[in-house]
Amino acid sequence: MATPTNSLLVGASTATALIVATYLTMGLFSKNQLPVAGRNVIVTGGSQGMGKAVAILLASKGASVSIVARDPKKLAAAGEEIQAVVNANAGKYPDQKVAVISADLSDPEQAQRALDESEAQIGDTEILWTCAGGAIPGFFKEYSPADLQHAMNTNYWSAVYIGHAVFKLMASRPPPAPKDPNQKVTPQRKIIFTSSLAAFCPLVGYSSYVGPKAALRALTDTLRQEGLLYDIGAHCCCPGGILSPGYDNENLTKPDVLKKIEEEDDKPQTPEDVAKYCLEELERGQTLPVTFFLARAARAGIVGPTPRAGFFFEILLSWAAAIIFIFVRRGHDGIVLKERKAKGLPWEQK
Ligand SMILES: NC(=O)C1=CN([C@@H]2O[C@H](COP(=O)(O)OP(=O)(O)OC[C@H]3O[C@@H](n4cnc5c(N)ncnc54)[C@H](OP(=O)(O)O)[C@@H]3O)[C@@H](O)[C@H]2O)C=CC1
Ligand SMILES: CCCCCCCCCCCCCCCC(=O)[C@@H](N)CO
Repeated sequence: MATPTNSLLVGASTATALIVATYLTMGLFSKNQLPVAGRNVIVTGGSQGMGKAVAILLASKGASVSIVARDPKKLAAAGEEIQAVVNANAGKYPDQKVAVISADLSDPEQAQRALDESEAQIGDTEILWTCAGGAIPGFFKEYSPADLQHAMNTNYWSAVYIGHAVFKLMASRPPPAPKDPNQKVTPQRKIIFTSSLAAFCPLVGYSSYVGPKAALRALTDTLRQEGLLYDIGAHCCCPGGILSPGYDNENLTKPDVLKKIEEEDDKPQTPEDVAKYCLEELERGQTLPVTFFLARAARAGIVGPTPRAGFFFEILLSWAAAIIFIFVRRGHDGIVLKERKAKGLPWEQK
């Protein structure tokens, strides 16, 4: 029988349990989960946009970096920018290296070669961060099967072939001892993919793109679990719009209806901000880093069994997301339906 004293006791002990749980998890995640000084990182898509910003950020923090992309000209220019950052660091991190590797990562042999070249030039891979990818927005009915395959190659296979090669290598040998004298324990090696906020929230026009991006997120969850066997971590960044060359390019084919939705709900960020916020979330141990507050709510709403740092607040956010998503989705559908009203159904157009 519930008496006032009983309910008070239950309430007080629940509150205490939640506070203790929050405190314990905060303790767990207060340590930097992704130190990079003195460590070797491969950044794919490192010649421009988010990938270049990630490479520069990690180099500024003392990492040796290999960037991989196809176009050797863009790579060379980005390589010089990264080298300048490394030169400025020389007093602090004298052993830092930079490598520039041209490969089409949607080809498994070139992915393996890129890894081999990186290992030869900067040493054993401790972190892989894949940023290569991109969207060619359009309507599903207009795509050819080759367009759909291209999206899969650019976004899924370009990340998975090199991720697979790196994972196999990491699982077969111990992590190198830390080179940074401030690093007392050997940090966990990491596979970090880049997906998109679009993988959490359906948007007309991204039909060729969200499949491979959602698949990367699912792969991350399973690699995180399998990675427990070898102490390898897996993460997947999910940024919103990024003001990159890729973004300018995708806007050339982006349907107006998708532009309208994005204008309303997504304020694109600079590659530097995206790199910085993703790294901050990775340092906190977040499995699916996002780059702004509303995206955090969206993540909380879809996250399922994926572990999240700061779980008590994330649970509150997931309740909020369950409600907010109803209105966000209705708003987006509303924009699409307005378009249909303006244009008429295709078979009714005069
Ligand atoms: N821009 C945006 O609004 C958003 C982007 N994203 C995702 O973030 C990541 C970075 O985006 P963004 O900064 O716009 O990137 P960009 O499109 O500006 O640059 C893409 C990079 O990937 C490289 N790349 C592309 N295909 C291949 C390939 N087959 N093999 C090797 N390298 C390749 C490109 O170089 P090269 O062409 O020379 O090979 C380039 O370095 C992408 O995965 C994207 O899907 C997520 C959310 C929003
Ligand atoms: C709980 C409620 C949360 C609401 C969140 C609403 C977010 C809607 C906008 C999503 C925008 C997606 C941008 C990704 C763009 C992208 O990946 C391409 N530009 C690829 O290059």
